[in-house]
Amino acid sequence: MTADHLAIQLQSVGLKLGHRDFDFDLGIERGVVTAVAGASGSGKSTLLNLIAGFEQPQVGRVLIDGQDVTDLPPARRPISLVFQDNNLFAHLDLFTNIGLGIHPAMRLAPGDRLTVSRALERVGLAGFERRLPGSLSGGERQRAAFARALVRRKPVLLLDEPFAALDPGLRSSMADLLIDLHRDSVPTIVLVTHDPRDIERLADRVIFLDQGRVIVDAPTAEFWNKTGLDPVARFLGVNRMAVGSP
Ligand SMILES: Nc1ncnc2c1ncn2[C@@H]1O[C@H](COP(=O)(O)OP(=O)(O)OP(=O)(O)O)[C@@H](O)[C@H]1O
Repeated sequence: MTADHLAIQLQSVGLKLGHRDFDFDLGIERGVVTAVAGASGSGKSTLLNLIAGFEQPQVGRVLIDGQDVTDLPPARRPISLVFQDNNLFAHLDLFTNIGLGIHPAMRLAPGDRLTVSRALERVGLAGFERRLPGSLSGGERQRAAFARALVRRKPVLLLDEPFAALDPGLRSSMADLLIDLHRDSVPTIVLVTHDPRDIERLADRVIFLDQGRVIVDAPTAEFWNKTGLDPVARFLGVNRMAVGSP
C-alpha cells in the first residue's frame, strides 16, 4: 500500500524513558485533524515530541511528508508547534515574537512585515504588533501563538493541550479559530488533548494511547463506540452501560 496519504509516519519506533517503554507504529493522514488522547502518563506528549524532534527514537524511523526526519532537529522539521504555555517570549513584542516564526534570527525580508500584520489580523489581533505578551489575556496570547504558527507556513501543525489554560467560552472560540485556520492554511493538524470535548469539536480521527502504545486508531465517529476498552471508558467518563458521545 502506498503511504502518499500519510503526513506523518512512525515506523517501528521504540523508546524507553525512565521505566516506561513506548512503541509506536502508526500513520497520521494528510489533510485531517487527528486527536491524540489518553490518560495522564499514557504517552501523548512523548508521541508529539517524537514527531517534533524533542525526543529521539532508540529504534525505528520518523517520516514527515515522506521524508525521513529521524535525525533532524526540531527547527529543521516541516512542522509548527503550539503549546499550552511558553509559546511567546515575554520580553519581546508580538511583531518580534511572530517574526521569529518566519526567521529565527529576525532577518526579515521587506514583505515579511506585512505577513506578520496579516497573520495578526487573521487571528483577530490587528494592530497588536507593539504589545508585549504580558499585556494580553490568555486567549489573546494563544491567538498570537497561532499567528506565529501561521507565518511558518508548514504543512503540519502540532498542538499540545493548547486550550488547557483557557476558560470554556474561550476554548470554544479558539477551537473555531483552529478549524478556520485548518481550512485555509494548515492541512494537517495533530492535537494532544485530555478533553473529549476537543475531540468532538475538532477531530476527524482519534489515536488513543494507553501505557505507551496505541490502543485505538479510528475515525472519531467510531471512537465513541470503543467504550468496551476500559481506558477509553475511563477517559470518556462513562460506565460500560452508557455508551455514546459525551
Ligand atoms: N524524560 C523522562 N524520564 C523519565 N520518564 C519520563 C520522561 N518523559 C516522560 N516520562 C514518563 O513517561 C510517561 C508518559 O509521559 P507523557 O508526558 O508522554 O504522558 P502524557 O500522556 O502526555 O501525560 P499528561 O497528560 O500528564 O501530560 C510518564 O509516566 C512520564 O513520567
